[in-house]
Amino acid sequence: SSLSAARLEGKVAIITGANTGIGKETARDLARRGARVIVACRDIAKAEAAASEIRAETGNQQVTVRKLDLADTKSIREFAGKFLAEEKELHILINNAGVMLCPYSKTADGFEMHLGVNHLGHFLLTFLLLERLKQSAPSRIVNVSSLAHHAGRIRFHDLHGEKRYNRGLAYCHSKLANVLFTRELARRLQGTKVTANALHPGSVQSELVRHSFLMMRLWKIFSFFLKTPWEGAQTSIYCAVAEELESVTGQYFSDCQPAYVSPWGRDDETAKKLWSVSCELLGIQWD
Ligand SMILES: NC(=O)c1ccc[n+]([C@@H]2O[C@H](COP(=O)([O-])OP(=O)(O)OC[C@H]3O[C@@H](n4cnc5c(N)ncnc54)[C@H](O)[C@@H]3O)[C@@H](O)[C@H]2O)c1
Repeated sequence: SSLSAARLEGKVAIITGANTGIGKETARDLARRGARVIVACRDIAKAEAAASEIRAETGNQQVTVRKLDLADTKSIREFAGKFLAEEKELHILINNAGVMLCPYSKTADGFEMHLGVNHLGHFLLTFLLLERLKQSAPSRIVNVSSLAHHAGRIRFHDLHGEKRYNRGLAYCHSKLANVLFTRELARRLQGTKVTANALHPGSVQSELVRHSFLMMRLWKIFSFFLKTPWEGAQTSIYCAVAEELESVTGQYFSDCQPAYVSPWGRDDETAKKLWSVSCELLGIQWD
């Protein structure tokens, strides 16, 4: 297929949370295709180990690690500032990092952890890098969401779960936010050569469920039925690389095919409101 042949020499890609799981396999694939890959991670030591493994295996020396903690807007700004100073171009941004089932906690800026890392952190990162994506167009933004978005709602009256908190639902809400962000972003990028798509990677063996003893057990027992991280990375790779998606935007994929989005994920009014509320929370003006 066109995907297996596609090469990325001269292309620059950022992948968040690429030291483990789906992100690491995505980084490995893009490196194999010749891209310059920035592994954007919280844990530098783990990320260096992953990057050196990928460099050794693919022979691509252009795989570098940069510190990024999505639970801290200061770290996000520092990451973006350094990147923009060092790199002239950015062709692929894969917003992959994520947390799930966290006990109630807040980011450095006081955002509920799932919303803060999975949505607001990536929202700010994308905002800071968008000019460079436009200058390097054609370019792509890929947001790793989840089937779990179907159970999500945007609870504007209690965004940070202060009145009611359920860690499973908090994850679902943040993944719905990924879908709505993608939708509104794609709408705003109409007429540019920057696309934005979201996806569900499948149910994948990984440590995403690390905060729940029960889920860790279930994931182990049913691991035979789960995708391997490599299989789980295929839809991210498809969205980032496939030639036939060059001008496809605002879509949601699963198993490398368009997939069903929940009614809440197709609501333009909610998407717009989430956009302005996110800007307010982050203290940015993005219009
Ligand atoms: N595994 C699944 O079954 C599944 C299903 C649907 C969606 N997803 C999504 O796929 C994506 C990748 O998950 P995975 O399964 O590879 O899990 P994983 O836990 O292996 O990877 C998540 C990555 O995000 C990073 N991360 C977490 N908090 C961060 C922070 N504050 N700053 C920077 N990085 C941070 C982690 O360090 C890790 O590298 C997530 O967005 C997840 O929601 C996974």
